[in-house]
Amino acid sequence: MLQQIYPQVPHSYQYELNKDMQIAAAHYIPTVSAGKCRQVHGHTYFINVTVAGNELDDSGFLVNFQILKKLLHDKYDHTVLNDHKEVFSDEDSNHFPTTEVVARKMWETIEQHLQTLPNSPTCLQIFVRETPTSYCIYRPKRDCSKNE
Ligand SMILES: Nc1nc2c(c(=O)[nH]1)N=C([C@H](O)[C@H](O)COP(=O)(O)OP(=O)(O)OP(=O)(O)O)CN2
Ligand SMILES: [Zn+2]
Repeated sequence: MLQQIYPQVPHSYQYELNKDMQIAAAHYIPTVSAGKCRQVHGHTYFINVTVAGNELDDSGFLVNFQILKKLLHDKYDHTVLNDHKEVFSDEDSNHFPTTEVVARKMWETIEQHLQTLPNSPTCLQIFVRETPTSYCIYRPKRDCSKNE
């Protein structure tokens, strides 16, 4: 499963890395319109993080794969996503732990870290598979003035 090929992001960066990880987590979507998904239930999320850039760091890394895993897997594995109140909210649909929002929040976490790195990599895409039949991709809006 973790050897899946993911949808590609067209870009002109010289380096692109991808990190896969699995996160076992529970969640619920706190609205009647979510139907059965309003009940607490669990998934094994399959996550793929795509990072790109033109410069490597002193270790020859674009970004350390282990840091990417730490930022997402170590934070969310075997937790209830809704319990992360600093990330998700039961009050505002833009912050419910839907596949779409999970992907966006993960992108924000990764990109925030990447912006602290001197070699300036960037996160092009976060792929989140929630079930065998459901996945979402979050990509930031592109700044056409940048050399991407
Ligand atoms: N756009 C979204 N739709 C749904 C989300 C979501 O996050 N974004 N989430 C759910 C549920 O949480 C559920 O976990 C996933 O739903 P679904 O794909 O329907 O899962 P099934 O395993 O039942 O899918 P089948 O293909 O019917 O087996 C619902 N919708
Ligand atoms: Zn679900």
